[in-house]
Amino acid sequence: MISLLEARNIGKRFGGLQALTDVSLTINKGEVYGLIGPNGAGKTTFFNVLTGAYVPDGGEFVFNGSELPSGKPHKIVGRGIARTFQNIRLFKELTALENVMAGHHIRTKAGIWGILTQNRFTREEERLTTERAYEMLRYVGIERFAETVSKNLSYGDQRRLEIARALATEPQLLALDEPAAGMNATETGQLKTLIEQIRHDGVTVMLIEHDVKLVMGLCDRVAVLDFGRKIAEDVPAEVQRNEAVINAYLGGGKHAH
Ligand SMILES: Nc1ncnc2c1ncn2[C@@H]1O[C@H](COP(=O)(O)OP(=O)(O)OP(=O)(O)O)[C@@H](O)[C@H]1O
Repeated sequence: MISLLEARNIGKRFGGLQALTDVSLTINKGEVYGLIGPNGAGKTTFFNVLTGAYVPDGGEFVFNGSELPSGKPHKIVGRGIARTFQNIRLFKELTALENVMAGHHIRTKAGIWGILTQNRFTREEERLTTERAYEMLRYVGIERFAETVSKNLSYGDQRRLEIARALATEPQLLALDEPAAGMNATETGQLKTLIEQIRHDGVTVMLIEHDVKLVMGLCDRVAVLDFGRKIAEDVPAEVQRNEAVINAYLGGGKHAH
C-alpha cells in the first residue's frame, strides 16, 4: 500500500478550546477513508487545517512524500487536494457550468491576465475548460442543468455540483464534508455510486459523514474523533464493535447526531 496523505500529530486550538490534539493518520492511495465522531469532535477543523483554511498549532501533513504548506488553500489545491463544504459554498448566481469552470482555472496556464486580454491561446484554453466542465457535469450526472443558475438547483444537485467543481481541480485526494447531509435515501444511494466511481477512477476520497450506514458501506477504513482526539481507526466492521466508539458516538449517546 502506498500512502498518499500522512497527518502527523496535528493540533489546533481556538482560544481555550483544544479542537484537535495530536491527530495522526495515514490515508493510502485509492482508499475511501471515513472520519466520523460526535458533533464538535473536530472533523471539520481537521479538514480546515488540511486544506489550508486554518494553520495548525502543531504537527504537519505529508502529501505524496513532501510536506504541505500550512494556511495556503490555493497552493494545497495545486498540490492535488480538493474539498467540498458542509454548508454548500457555490457561486449561487453563476450557472452550474460557470461554477465548474471556476474550479478548473487553477489548472489552466493563461490565468487571470489571459482571461482579461483574451488572446488566442487563452481562447483555446477557455474552450477546453468549457469542454472539461461539461464533462465533469456529465460525470456527476447533472449535465442537463449546465445553464441553470446554481441557487435554483435542488439540494442534492447542488452537492453534486460542488463535487464536480472540486473534481475540476484534478485532485488526487477529494475531501468531502458531509456530502449526504440533507439528501433523501435515493440521492444518498446515487451519491454512494458516484463516490465509488470516483475511487474507481483513481481519486482517493476522505469523507466526513454522519450517515453511519453510508460510511460503513463505503469506506475501507474509518477513523473516529472524540473531543479532538482519534479514539479509533479500523475497518468498518471493527469500528462498529469498538466499545470506545459505541460509547462516544455509535451508541446514540448524548452527543450523537
Ligand atoms: N473558527 C472557530 N473558532 C472557534 N471555535 C471553533 C472554530 N471552528 C471550530 N470551532 C470549535 O471547535 C470544535 C470542533 O468543531 P468542528 O466543526 O471541527 O467539529 P465537527 O466534528 O466537524 O462537528 P460537526 O459534526 O457538528 O460538524 C467545536 O467545539 C467548535 O465549536
